[in-house]
Parts: sequence; C-alpha cells; structure tokens
Amino acid sequence: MVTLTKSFVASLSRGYKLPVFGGALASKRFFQSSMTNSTYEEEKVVIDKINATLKPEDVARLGKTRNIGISAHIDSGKTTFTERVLYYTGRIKAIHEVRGRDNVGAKMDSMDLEREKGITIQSAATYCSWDKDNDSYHFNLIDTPGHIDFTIEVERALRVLDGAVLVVCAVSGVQSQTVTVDRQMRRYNVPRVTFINKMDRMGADPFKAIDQINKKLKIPAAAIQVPIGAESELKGVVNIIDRVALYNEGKQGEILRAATVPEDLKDLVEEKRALLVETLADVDDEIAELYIEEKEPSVDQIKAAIRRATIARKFTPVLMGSALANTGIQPVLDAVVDYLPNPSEILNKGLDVSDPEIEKPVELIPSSSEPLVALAFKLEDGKYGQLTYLRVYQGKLKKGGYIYNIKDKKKIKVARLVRMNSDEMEEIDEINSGEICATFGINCSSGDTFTDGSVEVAMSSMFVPDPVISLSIQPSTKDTINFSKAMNRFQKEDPTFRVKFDAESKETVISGMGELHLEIYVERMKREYNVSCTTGKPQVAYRESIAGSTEFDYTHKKQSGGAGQFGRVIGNMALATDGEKNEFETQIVGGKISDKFLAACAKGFEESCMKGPLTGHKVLGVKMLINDGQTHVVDSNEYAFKAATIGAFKQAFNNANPVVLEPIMNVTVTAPNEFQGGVIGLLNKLGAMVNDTENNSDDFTILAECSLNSMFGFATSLRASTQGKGEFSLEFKNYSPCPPHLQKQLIEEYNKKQKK
Ligand SMILES: Nc1nc2c(ncn2[C@@H]2O[C@H](COP(=O)(O)OP(=O)(O)OP(=O)(O)O)[C@@H](O)[C@H]2O)c(=O)[nH]1
Repeated sequence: MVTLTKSFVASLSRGYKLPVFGGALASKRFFQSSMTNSTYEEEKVVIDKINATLKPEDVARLGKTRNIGISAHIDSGKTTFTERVLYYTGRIKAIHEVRGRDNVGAKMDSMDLEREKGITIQSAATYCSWDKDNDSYHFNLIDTPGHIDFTIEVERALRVLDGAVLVVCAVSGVQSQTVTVDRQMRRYNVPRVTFINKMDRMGADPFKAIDQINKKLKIPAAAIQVPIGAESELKGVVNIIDRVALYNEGKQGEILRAATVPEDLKDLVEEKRALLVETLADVDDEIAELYIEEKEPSVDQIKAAIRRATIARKFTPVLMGSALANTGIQPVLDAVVDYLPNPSEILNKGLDVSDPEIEKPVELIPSSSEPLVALAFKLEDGKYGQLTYLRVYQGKLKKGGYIYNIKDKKKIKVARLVRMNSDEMEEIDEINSGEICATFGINCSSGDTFTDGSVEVAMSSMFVPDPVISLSIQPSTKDTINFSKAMNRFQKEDPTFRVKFDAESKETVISGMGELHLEIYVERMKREYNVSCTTGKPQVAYRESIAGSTEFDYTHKKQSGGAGQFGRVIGNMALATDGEKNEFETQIVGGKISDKFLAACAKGFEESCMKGPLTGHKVLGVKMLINDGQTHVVDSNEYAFKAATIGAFKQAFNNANPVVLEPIMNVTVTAPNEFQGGVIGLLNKLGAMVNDTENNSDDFTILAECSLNSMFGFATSLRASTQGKGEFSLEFKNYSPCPPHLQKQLIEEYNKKQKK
C-alpha cells in the first residue's frame, strides 16, 4: 500500500479549508486579507483611527446604514420573516406567503422555481427604510438561501454584509445548518442578533433554543424579550430591558401597542433580565464592574453593553416571535439599529495588487471622498441584461461615471444605477461608501472588484475552488442554442459551476459543489430555458499526486526523414512545497537549453498537470525541476522540448509512487438520541472517521470525516435510519489518497476508456 508522508497530507489540507458547497469568495488569499484572526479590540484600534479621518457627513450617513443578512437553517422562516420586514418598512403593500394560496409567492423568492418549491435558491438584495427615535435608517437586506448546496450564496452575502439576523426555529432549535451558517458567520466576522421564530407552533421553547445557542454555537446568548402567551395564543413580547409589553395588533400585526408588563410575567421578566445582565457581565467589562459592586446597570448601560458585545462578536441578543403570525418583527428591526454595526464599525480590508508578486492587505476607508473600491458580489440575468450587485466599500459610484475592473483594467461606463427590491428596481444617481446597489450593462463575473482607476485594490483574489462533483449532461431536444445560453449564464453567475466539453466522450460535463447544486441547474434549464436534459451518474473530482520523488532523463527524438525533432530534459520530480499547487522550476547552466525552449518545457508541464497519467484527473502538489538537458543545433525546436517534458513528466510521475486523491468531507450529523446507534453504524459502514460526538438532552451531533465518494445517497440512508429526523451537512476538508482498491479500479476504467 502506498503511504504518504505526513507533511504531504498536511500540505494538502493546509491553508484554506473551503466549504465544498460554495466558497468561491473564500479563497486562500481572501482569507489572508479579510479574515483576520484578530480580536475586535485589535480591530477597533484601527477602526477608531480610520473613523477619526471621516467627514461629519460620512459619519452621519454611515450611522444610519445597516447591511444585514438573514441566515438560518432551511425552512426556519427567513423568507416569511423578510416578507414581514418588507411590509412593515413600507416596501410592499401586502404580505404573500411562501407556498401561499394566492399564487403570488413571497416577494424575495422571485424565481418561479423558488416560489413553487417554497425554498430560497438565490439571494436577493432589498433596500428598505426603518424609522426609529425620529431617525430614518436604511437597510440593505439580503435574504440568503438555507440549503447547504447553495452555501455559495450565503458566503457571498456574508462577505458583503456587516451584520446578520440568525433565525432559529423555536421548536427545532439549533439545527445542523444553523451550525454551518454560524461557522460561516464566524469566518467572516459577522456579528448577529438572533430571532427565535415560529413561537406560535406547538412545543415552542425559546429558552431551550437559547440554551442550545450557548452550548452548540458556543456564543454567549441571552433573551432580551419574553413571550406573551404561547402557541396559538401568542400575543406579543415583553422587552425585558425597558420592562415594556409589546402587542402586535391590526390586521397584519402592523400596530405595535406598548403596555405595562402583565402581572403573571413579572417574575419571569425579572429572572430573565437578571440572567441577561449576568451573561453580559461575562463579556463586557463595564457590566462586570457593576456586577461585582452589586450595582444594577441602567437601561442605557445595558443597551450600550449589548451593542458593544454584539459588535465585538462576543454575544448575541435573542429576540422572539412568529413571522407567520406577524408577531415580534418590528422589535427585531429596532434591534438591528440598536445592536448591529454600521459600515464604519467594521474593518474591511482589500489587497493592494499593484505588485502581483506581493499582495499587501490594505484597510478600506468608508469615506465617499476616497477612491472607489466596489465588489461585484452577485450577478443576475434580468430583463435588461446582466444585473450586477455591488457593495461599495470606499468612495462613490455615479451614474454616467467610469469604473475599472481590476482584473483586466477595462474602463466601463456606469449607465444605470439601481436599488433593488427583490425583482423590482428604483433608479438612483449615485451610491456612497458602505452601501449596496445594482447596475446594468457591466460585463463581469461574480467576485470582481471595481475601482476608479486611481488605486489597484482587489477585494478578493480571483481564485475559485475546483468543483468536486461532475455530471454529463445532454439536452433531450435539439435546442442547443438555449442550452448554451443557459450554460453561459449559470457559469457567470456562479463561479463554482463549470461546463466543459469532454472531447473523448463527446459529452458536455457540468461540475459543481454538490449533487443538489447541479440538480438545481438542470431544473432551472428546464424551467427558464425550456430545455429538458438527461444526465449521467455523478462523478467525484479526483486528483493525482505522487508519494515519492525521482530523477528523470528523457529524450524526445525523431530524426528519420523530413524535419527532425530533438529535445532532452534532465532533472527531478518531487512533492511541491505548497501542496495545493504544482511547481515548475529550471536551473540550467551554460545555456544547454535556451530560454525559448524552457518556456516550451513549462507549457509541457502545465499540460501534463491538467491530465494526470493514471486516470486523466488533474495533478496536485507536484514539483518538476529541469536542471540539465541537450539541444540539437538543427533539429531542436519548441515542440520537441514540450514533447520531451510531457514524456519526462509521465515517466517520472509513474516512478514516483503515484497516487489518486479523493475529496474528504467534514460531515456533521444531528438526529434524536434514539437513532445514535443506527447513525454511527451507518457512518462506520461508509468508512467515516468519527471525530467527536456531542450529546444533548434529546439529540446528538456527530462530527466525522468521510470521503465524498462514500457520501452519495447518504441523504436517503440517513432518512431511512432516522425516520426522516436526521440532518447532515458536508464541508470540503482536503484531498487524501483513496483506498488502493479504488485506485486500481479507477486506473482500470481509465485504461479501458483510452483503448476504446
Ligand atoms: N407556524 C409557523 N410557520 C412558519 C413561521 N414562519 C415561517 N413558517 C413556515 O415555515 C415554512 C418555511 O418558511 P420559509 O420562510 O420559506 O423558510 P426559509 O427559511 O426562507 O426557507 P428556505 O429559503 O428554503 O431556507 C413555510 O411553510 C412557512 O409558512 C412561523 O412563524 N410560524
């Protein structure tokens, strides 16, 4: 059996740990630039310095802006919640339910497919205003999808947002996807307030859910409300900080009536208020001091401490209600204003790419007078062409002005600027730093950065992770025009979705980040482009590498008749220092191979890495060094040296203990306790390695590692062994050598295909 050195395996998994279901923006370089491990206190020193340079008009404007995401486990009610937010902020005139009988569907689920299935597939950005204490606040609200396979949308949204509302179901509590979303929020340093939804359902228990947030998400959380009534008798909530009861009245809960706390809730209010102060004392120095001195903090001190601790990502205040029953939504909007940061309270960094060799992180200044830096975080194909969503981090974007795409330095005119309300739009003339808008007519990809041309700053590197799964696809009809149109559009919208034509099998192959990810595109093709397709079996994206090192001496020679060919390359092949990359190096002395021919050698190496000798999959983590060789005065040419390198690569690769690598996933499974034995049995059968098990009073969570290959059909078997109550999520961990029998089988299959 082939064994890999520890350092090699470590090098493959080192660096970035991309969520396999998404994460295009989560590139390694992006992590270095934006994902700091610094504490908020360290960031705050820089933020304060930056803010001291801002003009009063910027400070005032930013203070009234909130860029907020809404994230949760699937079906927790995000879309229903957002619909209420749009209604109460006056953006829409009526509330339509998700899967509602009125056939209109919720506003934010504007794609037909979303309306029909009642799930959110694409995120949609919406602008709305909320009045509080005689001030008007502007929210840019992003509804994010809940399903694991659309995590790319969640990740993109979190990247451009300054805070989030985490929606948790009052009955189910913290679910597997809540844990995933929480992990993403940590990764992007997003502060959050929590809303416990579905308080009208039987068995709703907000305090149990809060306990789970503390334990499972490991973030101190405390209620700032208690419910008035329960289940179908839910009437409103008590704000326990101000000790005020809030009743939702009117046809759609639009009237919020304040009243004294009901007598029967007074004890509960005091108990939960004391718990809130105690929790804050653990995370905030000012409250801690008062707590030690046994002094009661004032309402303002409590609110200020919640704001500080929430923005510092040390605490999450918990609100509760029912979106469907129109209860408790307005206080969440107040909490967004009170406790979530404005754009000047978050440290955003870009990369100075003026020198491509050294990308230096630079802090962005949310001032409208600074040079423009904006990130295209989402594309949509709308009625008027490509709609590009932008977050302006610095500077100002004007209608009629010019911007430059940092990727290709192309100058582009901004013909139209709009603010979006799901699929409707409002024309605007300019957009300032810290805001989100959309524009038409810009030909770009998701993740591109735009500037005014005076700075060379990128918000994230252009690196996009390779997909891990692929499917062959064929249109059932002859409508190839629409088929290609759809493919092009999907690829632009989603960098993790790729399309390629396999010349050998004469098939179009689509690749992506999960089974459902691809299934949705197949479905969208049918619905939006009227093209039905047949698909092949899902295939895992394997990689090839070596486990040893070797020397090579290879001559490519054709010197009989006609123009001759001669090229000889000598050197060695070993593991690359960076396991995520391949490296090519030359150390030729005495001009034995000219620079021109060495460039041809580099091309030969690149070509070889695209198609490994064992199974035709890409090569990963291999270094090739050419340090000697021979040239023929007449017969040597670029072609001959390229061919010599390809030959040498193949020979050396086969001599250096070649291995096939497969994607290993982090698997999180949650199910009620009675199914624990069955789930462990199931994971064992798949060859998964269980790393941790966490038991709660009624459910358990298992963290395991398993090859993606073994995970096909897991959804079905988990459902069967947990009576449909188990849930799981997957995240890419690293590439690791596949079992020898699988390697053998893959090589045999490949060889058979080659012979055909
Ligand atoms: N009883 C009750 N049902 C709710 C509540 N909020 C939402 N629902 C229902 O829960 C289901 C899911 O709601 P959605 O708003 O689509 O949930 P979502 O989180 O946006 O779902 P995805 O976008 O698919 O992740 C729908 O049938 C809603 O009617 C609530 O407060 N109480």
